[in-house]
Amino acid sequence: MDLKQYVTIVEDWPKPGIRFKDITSLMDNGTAYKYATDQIVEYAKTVNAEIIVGPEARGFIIGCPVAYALEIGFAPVRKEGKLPREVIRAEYGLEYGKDVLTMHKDAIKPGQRVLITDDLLATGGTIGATINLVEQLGGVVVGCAFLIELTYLDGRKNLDGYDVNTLLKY
Ligand SMILES: O=P(O)(O)OC[C@H]1O[C@H](OP(=O)(O)OP(=O)(O)O)[C@H](O)[C@@H]1O
Ligand SMILES: Nc1ncnc2[nH]cnc12
Repeated sequence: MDLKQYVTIVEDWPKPGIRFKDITSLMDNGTAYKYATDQIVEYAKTVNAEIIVGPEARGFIIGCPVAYALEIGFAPVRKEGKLPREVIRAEYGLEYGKDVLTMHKDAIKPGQRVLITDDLLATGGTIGATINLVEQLGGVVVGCAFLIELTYLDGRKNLDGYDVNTLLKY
């Protein structure tokens, strides 16, 4: 299945010069969404993931159906001020901004095999911070799975040493 035909490119959004990859047009199509999810599920099996971790908001869209299919847990990574209990934090940079990500202190058990999911790898800032959070809690990052990789931004360099799996490259 050619998944690229379901991704909409939006020019100059949210800022001039950004070519935004809109995945809502892929999610709208049940067959395409399931196909993409199934491929990430197969990858998750190869790395023996015990829990999925995904950053808000689009990391939830990718990660939650994978966790459901594998009958394993999903731990959310959220922007600061959103999680109600004690958190750990990590700062990061975006293709178009800067922010802080947090995770509940008890979200991951030490030694737990974690698969990180997100819709898109750009600079790798979001996933770098997510890896930092998982490792602060003693989790083992066994892989990072994305629907889309922007190869021109070299996000993989920030994830050196980690197993990275992407379905669509731009
Ligand atoms: O590799 P990076 O340069 O870090 O960029 C990729 C991240 O940017 C987007 O999220 P965004 O922060 O825009 O939040 P959203 O998912 O809530 O829209 C996207 O969903 C990734 O998480
Ligand atoms: N070009 C882009 N399209 C969609 N999401 C993004 N997140 C960071 N860069 C992005």
